[in-house]
Amino acid sequence: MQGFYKTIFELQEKTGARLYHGWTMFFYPSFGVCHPETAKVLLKSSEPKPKHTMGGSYRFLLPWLGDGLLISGGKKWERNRRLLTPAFHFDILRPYVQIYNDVAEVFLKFCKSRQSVEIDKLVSLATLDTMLRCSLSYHGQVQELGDSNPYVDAVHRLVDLAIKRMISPWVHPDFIYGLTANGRENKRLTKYVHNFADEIIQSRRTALRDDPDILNKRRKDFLDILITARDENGKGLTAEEIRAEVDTFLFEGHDTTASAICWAVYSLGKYQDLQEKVYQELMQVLGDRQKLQWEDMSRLRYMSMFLREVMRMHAPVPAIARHLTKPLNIEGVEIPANFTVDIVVHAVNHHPDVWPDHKEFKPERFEDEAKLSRDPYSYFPFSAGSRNCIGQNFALNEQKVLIGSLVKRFKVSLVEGHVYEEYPDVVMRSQFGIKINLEERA
Ligand code: HEM
Repeated sequence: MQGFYKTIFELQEKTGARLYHGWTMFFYPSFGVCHPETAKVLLKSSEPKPKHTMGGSYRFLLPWLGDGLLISGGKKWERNRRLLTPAFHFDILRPYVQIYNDVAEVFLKFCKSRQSVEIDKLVSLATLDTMLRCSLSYHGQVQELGDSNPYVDAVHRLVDLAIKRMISPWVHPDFIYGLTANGRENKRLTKYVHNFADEIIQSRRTALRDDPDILNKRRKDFLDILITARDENGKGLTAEEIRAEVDTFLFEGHDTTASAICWAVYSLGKYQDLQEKVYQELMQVLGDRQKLQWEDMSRLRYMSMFLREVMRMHAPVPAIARHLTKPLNIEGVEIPANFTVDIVVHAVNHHPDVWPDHKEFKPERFEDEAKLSRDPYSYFPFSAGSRNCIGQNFALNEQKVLIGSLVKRFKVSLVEGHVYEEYPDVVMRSQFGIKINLEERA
């Protein structure tokens, strides 16, 4: 995959390419867009995700995630998006800041001064812990036990198995995959995580039925909202739909945010002067307080710019895709129906037409004035249009609290001699891990 992005970057530099023709997994012909003008055509269209096509990678997530918001389409997606939108209202997100702080407190226990730490796994556990606490109010010592917690292990394995299958075209046909050891493991783990969620959902339904007033007495989590949501006909989500949404949040909300945080920590280490700016602003916003609060989120203006630039340099979701149900003309090229078109977020973020010095890390690109003069489709780490990320404010706040907690306590630096290399798959990972040195601040 690194080779794929390198080729596109070179093509963009040399020819200003906005659209290219390629092969998904070497087997399936595909097109890709890598410029705001071409990406916009697809992002504004209502073309669905390629969930049933042979090369469409979303298909491999279906057994686990079901027809949740990420994968579903048409009327079902429209209705469920409407039902789920209140789950991301500011009133619901506000108390989550306390949860992000609780998670960060546990995270910091694993960060020791004067030692080099490989943070990828720690951050991934922290973001999974956050998602489990916020969606199911599940407190299973996720960070302390790591993969010794069977549910955490199952979620991590399912992600690994889906990625392995995406890059192994010979196991794309379902009947072949079902015969392999990975296929059987996938089936067993999917059943396990479904049962796990079903039990929690069932017992919560009972609790809400027995005492509907319970929601006025405690903080609402995503599950409360999913169970109590009703459409205009008074109809709610089925048990299977609720499970699909919970699993979708866990999948879509944990590795993505972990990727953004890991590359943010790397950037703090690499650009010491900018780390100092992040720290100074943080201390000013905190004043005498130890922990960030909801009201602080919008005050951390420099940190917001810093995090946005991190997501431009290292797109947490490097590419997404759409399936054409009818022919589409992009830049004079008629792409036939039934083709998959990749929207290469990482390449748009580095297109020289929009970002002339794209290899340079400059948070000030996201200062209000600069932002306003740019095409809104030139930067969309959370996608854009109607299928944009429903969890983007959640993710940005979570990043701020975890990064803020780390920077408040430690000075971060990179480890000399360690190779920091992007490894793009479903999310932007690092090939050799993000290793950092930590030094307790006086
Ligand atoms: C830095 C963190 C995140 C990034 C970069 C990110 C990015 C994205 C992107 C690019 C999409 C579009 C996917 C596509 O078109 O195939 C998306 C969709 C989605 N994201 Fe996120 N995401 C993040 C965090 C989260 C979180 C924390 C949640 C849940 C709490 C979440 C839930 C979703 C859902 C449910 C969708 C599908 C929305 C729809 O189609 O209606 N994401 N995200």
